[in-house]
Amino acid sequence: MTIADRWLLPDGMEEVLPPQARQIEVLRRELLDLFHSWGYDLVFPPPAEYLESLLTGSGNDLDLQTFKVTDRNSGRLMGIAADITPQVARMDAHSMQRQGPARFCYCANVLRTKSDTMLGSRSPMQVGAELFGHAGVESDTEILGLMLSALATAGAEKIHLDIGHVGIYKALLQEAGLDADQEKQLFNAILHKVYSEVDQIAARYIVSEPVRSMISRLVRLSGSSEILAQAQLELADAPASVKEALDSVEQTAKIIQHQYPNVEINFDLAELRGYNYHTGMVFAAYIPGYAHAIAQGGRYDETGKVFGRARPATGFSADLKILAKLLQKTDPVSGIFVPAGFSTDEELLSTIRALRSEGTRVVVGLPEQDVGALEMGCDSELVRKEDGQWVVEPSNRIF
Ligand SMILES: N[C@@H](Cc1c[nH]c[nH+]1)C(=O)O
Repeated sequence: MTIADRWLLPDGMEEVLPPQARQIEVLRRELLDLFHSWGYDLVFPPPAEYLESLLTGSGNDLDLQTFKVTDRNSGRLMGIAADITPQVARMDAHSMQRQGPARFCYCANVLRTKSDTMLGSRSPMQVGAELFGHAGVESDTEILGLMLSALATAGAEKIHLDIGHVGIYKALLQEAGLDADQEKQLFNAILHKVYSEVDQIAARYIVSEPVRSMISRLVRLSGSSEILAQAQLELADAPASVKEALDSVEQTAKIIQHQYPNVEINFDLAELRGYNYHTGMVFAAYIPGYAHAIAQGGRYDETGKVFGRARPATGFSADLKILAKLLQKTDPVSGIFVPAGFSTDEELLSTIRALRSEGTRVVVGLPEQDVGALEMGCDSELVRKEDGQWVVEPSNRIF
């Protein structure tokens, strides 16, 4: 093994150095405080769990994304959390069992076997919020509003919001009469938005002409608000739940547009992204200059069922590291440097205490160190005057 090999980190498992680590931490505090102010209680999910509890109700995508290890204590297979949302659903259904609405937020490291994006991380720091116990426009708009406020807190100025509804596709699929394999082929073609392939698969396997043509139309229903009216017409023969879904998307979008007039909203009714647990409205936020969603979420009403309590649920998550990288302005770290050798000077010690208690960073030099204030990231230093007083002066000396 060469020295270079020893330093090599696995792809997508990155370390975070100063000053980025501090930026991430500052943003973490701001976001958790924001969630707290909206009534969301902080939870810490375990980093690993038995595989069954981690993956129940979540679908194949999450299974593939999960690192698996054998627990030497029990001999059972454990998974390292790849997504916090199902863990919080378990907490709500099993551990908390609150009556009425329950709101939780979190920030935790997750690991993924594969990154979602080409050069992306496999160790995101997932931050998010989940709202349980209510199904409808009010909870959808609350979560969307919280996501947009979180992005604004992180410094996003121009946000583009994509809204979809997986319930529409699911309702049409029920009418389509496909077997599991055909369903998978269709799902993949829609997920990757290869329209011609969707048409071919529909023509090959779906007997009912109206269902076939509605599926072909559905994948093309993306754009600004006028596509909702178009969808109402083109999907008029679909089950009643499709009309309800379209109505709820329209209402939610109206409220959000009213509350956040600067957000640009688009609709994509064939958006199936996610970990298969979503059941209703889904959404993703984008900012200019970055091709991937910076936050995403949606409704997942069935997840709690396997833990003994089906509860309506909606939520969103984001990768804190990406938010900090793309949005946070770099705040140069500054501080006050104190020369070495005065550790018994009472006057100095109380000055340092006072400065630190108001949040100022004070770095005390160590004997014989050959770098000075500027190299220690301090733009000023404490200087002892003849009368024994310590005063803060700009630092311009490099030792
Ligand atoms: N956990 C989902 C987003 C989400 C949160 N709650 C509901 N959905 C994701 O990372 O894509």
